[in-house]
Amino acid sequence: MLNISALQQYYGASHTLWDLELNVPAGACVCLMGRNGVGKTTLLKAIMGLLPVADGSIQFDGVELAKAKAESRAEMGIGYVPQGREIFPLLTVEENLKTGLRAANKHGIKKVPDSIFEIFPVLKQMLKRRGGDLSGGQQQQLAIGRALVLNPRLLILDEPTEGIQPNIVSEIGDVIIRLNKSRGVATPTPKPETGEIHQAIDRIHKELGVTVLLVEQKLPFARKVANQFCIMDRGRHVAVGAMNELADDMVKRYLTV
Ligand SMILES: Nc1ncnc2c1ncn2[C@@H]1O[C@H](COP(=O)(O)OP(=O)(O)OP(=O)(O)O)[C@@H](O)[C@H]1O
Repeated sequence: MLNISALQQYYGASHTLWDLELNVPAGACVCLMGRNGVGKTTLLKAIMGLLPVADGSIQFDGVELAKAKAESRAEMGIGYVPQGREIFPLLTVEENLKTGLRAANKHGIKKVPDSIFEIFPVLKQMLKRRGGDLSGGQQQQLAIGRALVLNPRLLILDEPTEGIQPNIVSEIGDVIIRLNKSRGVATPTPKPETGEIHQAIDRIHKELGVTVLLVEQKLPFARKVANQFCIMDRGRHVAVGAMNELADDMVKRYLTV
């Protein structure tokens, strides 16, 4: 489905992507892995046409994208959720979702598909709420929901749970649980928002049949949801394979901080 070969990218004089190869077969969920600063976001932006590439090929279903306009991706069925959930904070949830309809219109999609609300019920409950008033996790659900509006065949996600802090929630939760326990009161454990997002991505891949390319640093989730991995190091792909072949020595060498 997506085939990248010999890709070279520069930020000014700084050579960032070197001879990069990546294949995402239809139906797969591929996890792009690597330490901070190795070029994962740069690669996703290059795929989306948000950064110029110096050389190489990015083919989607055999069509060359490397020099095509950024808008062509949505029309071809590629959805993208950038790092940092770029939703419109002053627009309502409904209005945010409808911004995704512009590209979808060309495919005859006139209304937000119900499948989005099945995956993210909270968006239905909060249709009239302003995007900026949602929690971090809910904003991420909105960002993914908006990308799904155009019924993409390939969904690209850049660190979907980054900055959504289950730790803070659960740390506060832990204190409350311990306090309550000491008083003999049971407390329901707060549900981490990251878990909901991980679950939703798994459903999008498995139930909606969307091919997924994602950057994910959380190894347990990457192992669970993805069936293939591509590890990058200093702008190059250094290891690819089936997720069940991701060995501990690779994790130690390329992923452990
Ligand atoms: N706009 C830019 N101009 C110049 N250099 C940049 C720019 N954006 C990123 N870089 C550099 O390019 C390299 C790759 O960055 P990139 O953000 O793609 O890495 P990453 O693997 O996605 O890291 P992270 O996990 O921290 O997001 C880094 O050395 C970074 O400093």
